[in-house]
Formats: sequence, structure tokens, C-alpha cells
Amino acid sequence: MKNRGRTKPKKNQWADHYTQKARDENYPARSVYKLMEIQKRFQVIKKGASVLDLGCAPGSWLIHAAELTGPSGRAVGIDLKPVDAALPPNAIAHTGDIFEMESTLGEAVGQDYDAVISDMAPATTGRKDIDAARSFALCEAALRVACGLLADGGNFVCKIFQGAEFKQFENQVKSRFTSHKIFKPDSCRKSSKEIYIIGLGKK
Ligand SMILES: C[S@@+](CC[C@H](N)C(=O)[O-])C[C@H]1O[C@@H](n2cnc3c(N)ncnc32)[C@H](O)[C@@H]1O
Repeated sequence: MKNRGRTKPKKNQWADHYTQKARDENYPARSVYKLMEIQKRFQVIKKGASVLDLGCAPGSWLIHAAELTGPSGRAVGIDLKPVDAALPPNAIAHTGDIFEMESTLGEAVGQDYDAVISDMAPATTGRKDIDAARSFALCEAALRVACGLLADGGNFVCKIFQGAEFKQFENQVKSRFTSHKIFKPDSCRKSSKEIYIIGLGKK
């Protein structure tokens, strides 16, 4: 069928806009705009803070977290994949699996973080129940890390694929933080099941 006058199909407009914007602004992934929206709404990262970024590749949250903390703060990332992007001097990326590293992570990256942010996502299978269960397992690992390595009063951001386990995870976050919020940034694909749980003020 002919494309009558439209230069691009509508369904690709979201990807085109944020992908191009990330390219123009020198971020390795468009996901940076999700962190920007979260930060604008909840101010999870303060100037001078130390931030632990779980699932940091290809590096856009890590770079932006380092920008938000400024040179007096630091951003430390962990991912299964190495980060190839050039990082600011106050950011560093480690390669590894959170499930294998979580019990000894404090020895490798230090403790008393002001914010733990997790954008970790499993490789998707197309089966929504399986993908949500795997996302939940990553979220529980992220929360264990946050509870172990956050300073009192620290903040937590965690991506989760909505599914049967969502409420259970929300309750876990609720019990460990003074307040919690559920937030879907406008820059998320509308069709995506991902959503962010934000824990403010670790108890
Ligand atoms: C959506 S990407 C993160 C994008 C990143 N926030 C950015 O802005 O560049 C999700 C990441 O989670 C990572 N990940 C998935 N399972 C992991 C695990 N078990 N341990 C560490 N990282 C994991 C993936 O390798 C992937 O790079």
C-alpha cells in the first residue's frame, strides 16, 4: 500500500524523536530522558551525591547521573556488558552480573550511597509473564543491593515490567522507604510494560 504523503510511519515517531535527540545531545541511549523526567519530578540525585547505577550499559544514565552530582560527587555503574561510551572523570563502570556480585558488591564499590538507580531489564522472550518474572527477580536483587549500600535517607529508583509480581515488589519498597511513588515517564514507549518505582528516604 502507498504511503500517502506521510514521510514516516506514525509508530516510529517515538523512536525517531528520542533516538535522534540522544544522538544530538551525545548520550549513548534515549533512556536518558526517562532519568531526566524522574529527576525533574522527584530530585532523587543531589549535587555532590554518590550514585550506584545498576544495569548501566550503554551508559546514558551513568553519564547523566555524573552530570547531576557534579565533580564533587561520583557515579558507579554495573552491567553484564562493558560500557564503551566515554565517561566523565567522576564516573566508572564495572562489568558483572548483579546476581553474582550482590553479596560482595560493597567491597568492590563501597557503601553509603545517596542513590541507587536500576534500569536493569532482562533479555525479553515475548512471553509477558516470563519477562515480568525475570524483571521482578532483577528488581529484588536491586532492592537488596539498595538496602545494603544506601545511606539512611538515600533514594532508590527501579524499573519493573508490570506483571503479577508488581504489587509484591511495591510493598517491599514501601516497607523500606519513608515514601514511595510509581511513575511512568512520557519518554517510555506507550506500549511498554515498564514502569518505575521510586523509594524516597531509606529507613
Ligand atoms: C535498558 S538497559 C539500561 C540502559 C541504561 N540505563 C542507559 O541509560 O544506558 C538494561 C541493562 O540491564 C542490564 N542487565 C540485565 N541483567 C543484568 C544483570 N543480571 N546484571 C547486571 N546488568 C544486567 C543489561 O545488560 C542492559 O544493559
